[in-house]
Amino acid sequence: MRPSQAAFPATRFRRVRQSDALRRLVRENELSVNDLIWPVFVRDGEGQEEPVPSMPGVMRRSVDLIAKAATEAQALGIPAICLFPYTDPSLKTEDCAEAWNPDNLSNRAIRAIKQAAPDIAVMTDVALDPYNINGHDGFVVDGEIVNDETVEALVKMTLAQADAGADIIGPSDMMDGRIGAMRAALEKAGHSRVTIMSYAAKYASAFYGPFRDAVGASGALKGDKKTYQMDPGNSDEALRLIERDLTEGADMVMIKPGMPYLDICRRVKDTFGAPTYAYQVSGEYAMVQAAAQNGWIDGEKVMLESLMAFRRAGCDGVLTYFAPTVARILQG
Ligand SMILES: NCC(=O)CCC(=O)O
Repeated sequence: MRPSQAAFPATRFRRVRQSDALRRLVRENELSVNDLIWPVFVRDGEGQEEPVPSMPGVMRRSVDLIAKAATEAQALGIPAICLFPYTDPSLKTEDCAEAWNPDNLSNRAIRAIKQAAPDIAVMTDVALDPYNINGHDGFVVDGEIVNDETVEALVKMTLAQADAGADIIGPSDMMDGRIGAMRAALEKAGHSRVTIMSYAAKYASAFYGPFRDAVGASGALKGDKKTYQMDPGNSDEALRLIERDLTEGADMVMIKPGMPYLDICRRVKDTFGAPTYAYQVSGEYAMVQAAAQNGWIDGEKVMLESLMAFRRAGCDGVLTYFAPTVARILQG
């Protein structure tokens, strides 16, 4: 597109900005409740709700209260909720067997949500880090994060989640070949309706810090995730990964983190036109909340502006811890 316009004063850009009515009329992008996916943290127990200190306003909730939160999210019109477990350290092992336990925290939460709020889509996380004694997304053998053995475990985890009723499988592990393996296993097991939102372009980012506190993984992680997550300097590689995951059977693709990687979102949407999502991660959320708490920014306005940026960059939706707050504002 090459916009053309007459010279000043025939063209005055301020004409269409002069009133709220005209501004609304020429607005190119809208933020709607339909664009929101709400990531939530699950803990054990009953009637338990505890704040995550590095993410003001975010809670870890027991399964019963997650089901209640999902019911509220459904009433607000939020289309999807995404589960992350805070796993008891005693359940973290080298073989990560808790990851595919049909009765693990996540799988119990899926079932509870499907019963309490059947119309909200339930998204899961597929990676071994919540269950791994060394905090990595894959098995560690002699200091190396091994790929193919990890993919086999991720497939077992995926099937357990699908059996529990998950609507959207969210592989966040960044192993090679996992989307094809998961898709084939889902088809074979009769789960052909289960969708996959691939964390296709996930960067090795410092913006995940508060999340690791929230799921209790900060202390566990030995080393870093640079051998499987992407180098922040790369952009073409993101397109290759997205294409790979789409051709292996991903229904939707995700870029993560969000705001520092809006250029990637735009390239991905323009290149593939596939359903594209960004994850506004914990560090992005924490920065907004911290500055707002200090009175340095207007938190609500910055939140809405940051979410509009994802729409402008071509995203069809965004995973955001702000989801219920935004939904309430959008509902007016
Ligand atoms: N798989 C989820 C993450 O790795 C982190 C998300 C966040 O920082 O919010």
